Amino acid sequence: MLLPKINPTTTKAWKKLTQHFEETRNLKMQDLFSNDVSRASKKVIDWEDFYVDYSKNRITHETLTLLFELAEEVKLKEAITSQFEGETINETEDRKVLHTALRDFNNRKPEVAETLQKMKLFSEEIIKGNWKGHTGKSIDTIVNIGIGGSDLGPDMVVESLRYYRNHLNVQFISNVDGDHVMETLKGLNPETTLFIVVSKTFTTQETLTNANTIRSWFLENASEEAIAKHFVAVSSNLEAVKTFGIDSENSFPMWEWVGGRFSLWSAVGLSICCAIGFPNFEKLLQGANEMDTHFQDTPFSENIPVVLALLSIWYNNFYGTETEALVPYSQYLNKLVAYLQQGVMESNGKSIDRNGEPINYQTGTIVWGGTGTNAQHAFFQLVHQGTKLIPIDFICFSKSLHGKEDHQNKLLANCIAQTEALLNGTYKKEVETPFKVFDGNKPSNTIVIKKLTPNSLGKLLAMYEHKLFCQGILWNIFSFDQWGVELGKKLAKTTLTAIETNNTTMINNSSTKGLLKKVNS
Ligand SMILES: O=P(O)(O)OC[C@H]1O[C@](O)(CO)[C@@H](O)[C@@H]1O
Repeated sequence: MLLPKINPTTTKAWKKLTQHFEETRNLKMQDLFSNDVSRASKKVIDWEDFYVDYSKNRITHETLTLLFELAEEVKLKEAITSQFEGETINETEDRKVLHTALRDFNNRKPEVAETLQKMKLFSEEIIKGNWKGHTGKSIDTIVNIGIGGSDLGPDMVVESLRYYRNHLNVQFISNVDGDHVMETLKGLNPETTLFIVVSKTFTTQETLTNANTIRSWFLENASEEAIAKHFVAVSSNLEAVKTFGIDSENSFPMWEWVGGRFSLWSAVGLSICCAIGFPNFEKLLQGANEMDTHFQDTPFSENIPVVLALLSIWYNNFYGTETEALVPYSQYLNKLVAYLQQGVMESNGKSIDRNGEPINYQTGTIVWGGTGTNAQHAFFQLVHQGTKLIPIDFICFSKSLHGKEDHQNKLLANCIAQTEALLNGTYKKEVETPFKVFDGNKPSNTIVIKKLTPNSLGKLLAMYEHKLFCQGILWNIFSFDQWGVELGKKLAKTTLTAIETNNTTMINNSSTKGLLKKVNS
């Protein structure tokens, strides 16, 4: 079945939610807690090593009931089935959406199994030092060249699982900014470095420019034949890879049915395999697969991604919040926000619905944030006392990896204290000056995970993938295309010609002309 095309605002549940919002908008969470001593235990999902406390939200039992009714009415369950069964739900690109198949251990597609085996062998050879560079030395440095989904996912996972890393130095080059490339190359030894060029299309300007620059830098001291020992590629465009000079032996496939921002589970994760070893990469896939099963099989009331998505709809579409913050209390997760910004905002930043009609309600939330406790000393002032309502996801781990108990206790104390401060504020307390008043009543979810492992990271990432999928279904938009990035790419080509030829006659806009004059002067 293709995706249902139901405008959520025309449903019965939406109308009831609108009325319910009017009736409950002035309720204080502080009172909801005082009036129900068991609130905290009722609004929790305790699943495997995840504990999701969503009690600190501006919701009553009825709010949840109506949100679940909304999910039923827009046929969320059927949509989930369509995705996992490989229906062509990315209609505007005529593609299936099957990143979940990359981590499905029970029904592994032959091409996935074959690619995983190739990734395993390749990464083992590199890690053991058996893969030699052109002068006979082992590889000690891996550089991933890619951008967007071909960079953010692997970079974030390699950083998040730094604790599990081996001796290899793994780096990432993404920006077309030549200073970025030259700074990175400065510290590299071409004899012991291997470059992984990752691009699904193999037409992306940034990636190809960087790959060509690096190729020329490499050839300053090596012959063409040496390329085979220092460059491999991951792409669905194997012809273009060949033209670049990388032969099929050194190419890893990608498939049309995996979107760039959901691709770290594919051969795009090759740098992850090198950094943490293939067995750990498999554990990452396993964790994601466990979340996939939870998402598919669990009733909505206990379903973590579904509940998180519905809460987000409640704030976005009824309270009119524009953003959601994400605050992981783990320095390892310092790249998570940037990664999820692509996932969430490239997917759900849409204003045309699945019927092709303009939308007259809010869609995609703006995702931002930073790691705790640092964020407390940066943007938390605004969250506590500013005029905007900002729902937050707090993420923390019960156990630290290095076992520094004193630090861990302080880290967790800060995380949990923040959720309480946001909830309670100084409600019903005597405060001597208005400047020290905290209204509280600020919503948050707290996601407590036992320990940061490849498995739990896999679950966490899949949780957010499924959350954004549900949001897209509820908003009646197509989450798996990204036409909104094309216009800028096209215009950049004309603008580049104007810069290279120092000729602005083909430029129509007067501001653009002025800017070009300035940069070319
Ligand atoms: O892997 P490619 O084809 O180089 O694309 C990189 C990124 O560019 C985008 O298409 C957006 O410009 C992303 O969706 C994608 O992850």
